[in-house]
Amino acid sequence: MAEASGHRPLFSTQSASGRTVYKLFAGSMLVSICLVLIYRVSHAPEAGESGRWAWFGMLAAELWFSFYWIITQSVRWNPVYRTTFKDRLSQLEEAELPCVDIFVCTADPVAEPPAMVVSTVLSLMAYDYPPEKLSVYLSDDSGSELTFYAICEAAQFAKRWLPFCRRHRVEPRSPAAYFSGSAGASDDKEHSDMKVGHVLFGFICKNLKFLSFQNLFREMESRIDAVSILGKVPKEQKTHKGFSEWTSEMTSKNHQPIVQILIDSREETSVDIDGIVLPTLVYMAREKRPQHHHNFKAGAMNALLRVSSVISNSPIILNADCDMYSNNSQSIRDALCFVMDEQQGHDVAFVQFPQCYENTTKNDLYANALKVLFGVEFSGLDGLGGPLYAGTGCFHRRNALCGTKYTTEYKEDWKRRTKMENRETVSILEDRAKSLATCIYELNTQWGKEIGLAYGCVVEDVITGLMIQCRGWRSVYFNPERKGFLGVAPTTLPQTLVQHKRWSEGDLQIVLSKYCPLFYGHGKLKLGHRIGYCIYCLWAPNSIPTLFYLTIPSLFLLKGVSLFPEASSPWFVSFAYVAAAKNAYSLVESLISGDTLVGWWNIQRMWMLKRTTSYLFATIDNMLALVGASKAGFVITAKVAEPDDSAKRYEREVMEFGTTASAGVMFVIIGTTALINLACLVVGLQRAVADQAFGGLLMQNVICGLVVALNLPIYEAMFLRKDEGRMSSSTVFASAGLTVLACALPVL
Ligand SMILES: O=c1ccn([C@@H]2O[C@H](COP(=O)(O)OP(=O)(O)O[C@H]3O[C@H](CO)[C@@H](O)[C@H](O)[C@H]3O)[C@@H](O)[C@H]2O)c(=O)[nH]1
Ligand SMILES: [Mn+2]
Repeated sequence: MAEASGHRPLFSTQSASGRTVYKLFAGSMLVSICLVLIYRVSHAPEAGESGRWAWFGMLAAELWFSFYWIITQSVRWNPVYRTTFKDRLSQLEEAELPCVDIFVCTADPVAEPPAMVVSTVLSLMAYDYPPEKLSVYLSDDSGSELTFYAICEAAQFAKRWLPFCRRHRVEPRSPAAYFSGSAGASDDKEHSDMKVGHVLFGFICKNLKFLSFQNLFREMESRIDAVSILGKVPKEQKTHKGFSEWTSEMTSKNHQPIVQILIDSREETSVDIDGIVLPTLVYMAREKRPQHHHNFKAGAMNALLRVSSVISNSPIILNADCDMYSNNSQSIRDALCFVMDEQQGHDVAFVQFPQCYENTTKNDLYANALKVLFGVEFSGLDGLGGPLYAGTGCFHRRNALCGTKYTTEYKEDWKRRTKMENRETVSILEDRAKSLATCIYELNTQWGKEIGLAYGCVVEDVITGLMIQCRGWRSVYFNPERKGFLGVAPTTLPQTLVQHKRWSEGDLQIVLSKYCPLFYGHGKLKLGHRIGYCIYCLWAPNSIPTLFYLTIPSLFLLKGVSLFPEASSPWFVSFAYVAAAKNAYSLVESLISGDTLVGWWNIQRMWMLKRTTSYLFATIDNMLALVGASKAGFVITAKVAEPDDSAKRYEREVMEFGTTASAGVMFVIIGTTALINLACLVVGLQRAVADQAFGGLLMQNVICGLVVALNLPIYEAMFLRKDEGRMSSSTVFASAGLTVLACALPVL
């Protein structure tokens, strides 16, 4: 229809197939869930009978799980998938394409090695997009001269890297990723139609070029690493005037604002070795003072928004974390297809790409890949009004991010900002930008409230996305075959647990604040959309019913008290159906999304571990925060594998517990639940064999058995392993002590 009217859409939307079958399945689940609840209510033990309080506890847990299952249906009702038509975009004059600003955040040169940051920055500078329209901004929250040194190196290397990428159509355009292993595989199809001899000649030439280029890159990398190891930049390497900003008194938490324009694409000398203009490149370290709270990444992003507004002020902003490089040189064009579509693009505030990781293991040991979340759930949210803003791999409309409300009259004037129009000198621009990156600039303003990213929440991304959508905008989820961005996932158990604590804590914080999606979004977002948000916002409270379900049925098995219907009772069928169908469906969904069978099993284990530790602590911290006794902080995830053999164990998919103090209590909980179930299973099975009867306690035996099976790597880490990554003996003792206590509790 649109095409008939002369409008050629830049993207299309398809609904998922098989929804009727799914809805029938969900209906059958709902009926069984109701039967389970009816059974619980109608068969409760009488006052004075054993197991009465546990029975009501089970009822409460099952009510919660039922409620939670229902909210997860919102995103499964009508997922949509998007396709872009970039060729139609290219039919526009190149001159008509808008400028794009790219924001990269880094915060710690130890957890986030400058060499990694440099490869990310280079991958973003090398987008297949007119370079004079690109400006890359690096925010360095550590204010470290090591990072500044690295970015100076990047500015030099870009002069060769960008032409190399163009000539050989390199993918991915992160040099580190390109030169590691799979490199060279996907580039350079230009020789394909030449004669064999030519091909061979071309091949040899290309590989020589490849090798010499690789050396060039490795040399740069080792210079950066050497400086990082040294911890300071040697005098003779401080060739850039910007180094004068660093004095001996400066620390990462106490310094003046620094803005350095390393490449100014307006200047004639800012060209690569082919004479083609380079993208603008800016380093920023906003002012930090101990007496001013810096608001973590949200603060950095807001400073970037202001600093960039005086330099390039592009209407489109790409936000990437320093640990996520661009894996697809076409992503800018993809994103523009959504916002520039003449009929459906006006109200699109942001285009979110999935977070994918290059370092997850084959069976995704720590369940970091979140393939179902990005393969199914985000598409479901897209069908409801748009995915969450996930912090990285996201293209924003500047106006929407800066607080503009969407109205039907809103229309972006793309022609207005198609080139950098600024005529000021670099030093004037830098001075002006610095004055916008001070601590006091935001005092008594709407920054962090209505303008820019929101403050006060450790998942600044989710809450900001919600606020944008509540201002009338929509978002779009785009998940192309060739992933737009690839990042670094945590590689040890404590890191994963700490990351998920931050996420679930922040998400729960949103529900408990005035921004609770259900109420705050009322009248602005569809009901399904608001419920969809709650899936993540209510991750944390799952902890308590899960802990209950993991321990109480097993402990009652130990005492020989049944909490489920007899195997011969018709009620048993509804319990069995809910459990089996839920897991079978989750397995299918996981496999379709690209997980392996073992991967699915690992995901189940990680759900269990996250729920009993990260989510529990997130819940407790939120409760403490409500009474004013705690404040959430942002613990940065380390992007470097710990030394020794930890990396090797990760490759072999052996879980890493190690001696991290921060996760000590978490491990005691993990150890205790594992041991309780082991003890209860042994006794339960013994009794069943002795009595020659499974019926009454079958369900409890099965639950206990499955928990033990999920925990096999935990027992190994407690008792069998000798390596550094095993559970420490103090944790094992503490868990064993608590297990004995739990099993001996007289109240049961
Ligand atoms: O004070 C800070 C803390 C962090 N960061 C940056 O924030 C990004 C994300 O930090 P990371 O430790 O990698 O956390 P992740 O859990 O991997 O990040 C996810 O979750 C965060 C919210 O918890 C979002 O901000 C991120 O965009 C999202 O990728 C990194 O680039 C950091 O450099 C800052 O700039 N300043
Ligand atoms: Mn990260």
